[in-house]
Amino acid sequence: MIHASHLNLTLLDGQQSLTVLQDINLHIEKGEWVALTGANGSGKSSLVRTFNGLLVPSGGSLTAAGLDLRSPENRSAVKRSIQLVFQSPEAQTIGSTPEEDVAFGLENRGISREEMKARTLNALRRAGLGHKARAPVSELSGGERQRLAIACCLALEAEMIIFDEATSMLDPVSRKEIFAFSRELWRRGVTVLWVTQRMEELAAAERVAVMDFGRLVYDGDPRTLFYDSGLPAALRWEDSPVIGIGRKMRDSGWPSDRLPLTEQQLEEALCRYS
Ligand SMILES: Nc1ncnc2c1ncn2[C@@H]1O[C@H](COP(=O)(O)OP(=O)(O)OP(=O)(O)O)[C@@H](O)[C@H]1O
Repeated sequence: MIHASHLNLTLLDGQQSLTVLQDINLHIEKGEWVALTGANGSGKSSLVRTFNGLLVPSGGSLTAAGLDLRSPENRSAVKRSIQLVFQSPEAQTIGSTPEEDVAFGLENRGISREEMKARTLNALRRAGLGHKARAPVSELSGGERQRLAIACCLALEAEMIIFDEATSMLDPVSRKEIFAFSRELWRRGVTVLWVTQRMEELAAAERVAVMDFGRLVYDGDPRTLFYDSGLPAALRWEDSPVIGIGRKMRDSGWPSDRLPLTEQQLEEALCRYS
């Protein structure tokens, strides 16, 4: 789905050019669910924006959905099949109702009025917003607005959805709902790239990629990242109490493939032990 080799990105910051991405090698296959993390300013958003053609790489090669993103025509095509859901729910709505907003994305796509309407309502229903199709967007909650952004992706039949810290402005309940929805979409065949700083979301990922100062410094499973890579200490991540307890468990012989990453996993491990 995404194949980045020796990818570089340089942007202009006033008069100066700034190297934002350096020598990135990352391959995401169709059907994967991958988490991307890293400190503020490490280059996560810039990287995902290159993946859907919003930013143009300065060097290296990048293909997305089988298309070479060095060509401008390909970048427009990729913007349809690889969709981004951004952090701010307010920043991504155009229409005054959810129905209008989803339909707007389908305009100029050579789709008949009837099909547009059917696809819009179907996407809103799948995103749990069928009952709010004609409600004013201004009255939607943050979580509902993110669902609306996802409905837009579904209506466009996106092959891949990139969630760029899409739950960071939501309350815990909405955050869990949107996260669970991304997992459901993945089970139904959508490739997902989930940008996050949250431990419980990294723990749930099959694969985690870590950015630091524009470089990809880790690509692997979350347990190895937190227990064996030494990276969290090198990157000065705050140590989670669960990992601290997990290290003691390991020292006393706990199987390394069952070391806890989250409070829930720790609780389960302790219940089994007692
Ligand atoms: N349009 C731009 N022009 C110039 N510099 C930029 C631009 N966009 C991002 N940068 C710079 O590129 C670097 C990486 O920023 P980016 O937003 O990709 O990081 P991030 O990891 O997503 O950060 P955050 O978690 O805060 O969103 C930063 O130093 C940022 O200031």
